[in-house]
Amino acid sequence: MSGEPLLDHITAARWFGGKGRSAELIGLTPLGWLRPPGQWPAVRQEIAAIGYPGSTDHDFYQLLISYRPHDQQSGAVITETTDAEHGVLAGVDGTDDPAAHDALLGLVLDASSPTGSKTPADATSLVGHRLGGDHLTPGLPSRVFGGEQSNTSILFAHLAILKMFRRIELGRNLDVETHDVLTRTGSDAVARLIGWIEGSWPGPDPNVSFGADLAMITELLPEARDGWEYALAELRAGQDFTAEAHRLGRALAGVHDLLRQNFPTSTIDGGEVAAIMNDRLDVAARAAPQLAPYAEGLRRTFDSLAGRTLEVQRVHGDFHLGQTLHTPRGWKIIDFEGEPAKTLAERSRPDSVWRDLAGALRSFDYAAAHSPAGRAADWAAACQQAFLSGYEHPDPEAVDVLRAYVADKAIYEVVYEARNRPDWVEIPLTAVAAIANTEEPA
Ligand SMILES: Nc1ncnc2c1ncn2[C@@H]1O[C@H](COP(=O)(O)OP(=O)(O)O)[C@@H](O)[C@H]1O
Ligand SMILES: O=P(O)(O)O[C@H]1O[C@H](CO)[C@@H](O[C@H]2O[C@H](CO)[C@@H](O)[C@H](O)[C@H]2O)[C@H](O)[C@H]1O
Repeated sequence: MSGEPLLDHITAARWFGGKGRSAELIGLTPLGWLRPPGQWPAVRQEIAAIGYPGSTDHDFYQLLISYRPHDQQSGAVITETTDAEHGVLAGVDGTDDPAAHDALLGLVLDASSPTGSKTPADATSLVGHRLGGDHLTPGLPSRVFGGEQSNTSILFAHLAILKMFRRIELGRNLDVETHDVLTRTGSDAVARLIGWIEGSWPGPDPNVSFGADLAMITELLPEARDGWEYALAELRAGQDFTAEAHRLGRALAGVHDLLRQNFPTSTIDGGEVAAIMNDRLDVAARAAPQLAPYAEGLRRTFDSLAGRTLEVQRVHGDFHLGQTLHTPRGWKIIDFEGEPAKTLAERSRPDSVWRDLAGALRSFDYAAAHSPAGRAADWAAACQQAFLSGYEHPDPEAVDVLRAYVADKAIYEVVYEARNRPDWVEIPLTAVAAIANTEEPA
């Protein structure tokens, strides 16, 4: 079988990030079998390396494959393999297969301590890490969670959610690392981390192996409601949302406190931040030319940071209402991977908490613009005020800093919308125009 069905499977998937680019399969590395020989299906994760002709870029994507002998396989075969233990096998996407779900869960359940469970069999290894989940058992009913974009999540009964990362970044995954710290330090504003799976496999140089976090399991939050949907519903119903916005501000402040205490902190010169934001604007304006008329006013906003010193720390990085869940036990914050358009190095770097505050303010503005009910703008302004007052930033006077971060976020959003939801681009563009036109020339 040629590599084509597998490549088609990857490039057609919702989680494939290289849409619109011509892609080729440049490597496929199987990790270890997750079930003993003789148990069908045979299940394993495989790391596909995807290249783009004419470019040196490449990405790694994680696949979960369920194999059976050809005459016993059903469903769309996307790959095949021949193996001394199993013979010739045909493989289908395993993300719909409860046996494959159970095999992944087993990797974490078999880990007796956070330091790992499996010994490398050869040049590849899979290690399960476990922090909790004593109530989880093998064989729980499972199903794929629908309606998400970037990864694949699997629900285990009403107890746990396993997020299988699709585009794999080498090194520690920020979502795992942050949940690990917030769980160990007892944060009540995130879902508790139960465990995670780490893998390694040989790189092109046989002396250097690649390693990455491949999946994480957290408690499934009961009766969780998407924060964005909740806010929109309340706005449409004409309900005041300020008490919730205030509580969300407090929840974020608590998370920031723990992140400050448990990850490196530093300071950064405001002029340097301005230079970074101006550079991002240059790149953004090339991708979204509708930003050009506002460039001068935006630069004035950024340049007003010169002369300040900002404290930086680990933050969420892409905070908005869609990254929050409202539950009967308060607000929970999810998905600590940062802005998808940034590199891992950029997303790992300490940043100002104003980045997350700006994200929240933009999100209330989005809600109002998306649902232009009567007095929506007043609703958003009241929520923004309540959110900031719930957060209680020690320097509430730093309005110019906040404005710069809001502008930086809105510019990012213009590019995001131009690429993903062109019908929405006016929402952030209106905010960009308002900020650019507010600033008087120096
Ligand atoms: N602990 C949880 N409990 C309940 N639902 C969750 C939990 N974590 C995530 N979800 C749901 O899964 C969706 C996707 O989660 P997220 O971490 O944002 O994944 P992705 O990186 O694929 O966007 C969320 O929008 C939320 O609806
Ligand atoms: O949730 P993701 O990590 O995929 O975040 C990306 O998509 C978001 C849209 O779903 C985008 O957020 C923007 O739209 C939200 C409403 O849908 C709004 O609340 C946010 O304020 C706005 O930024 C996010 O920026 C992007 O990274």
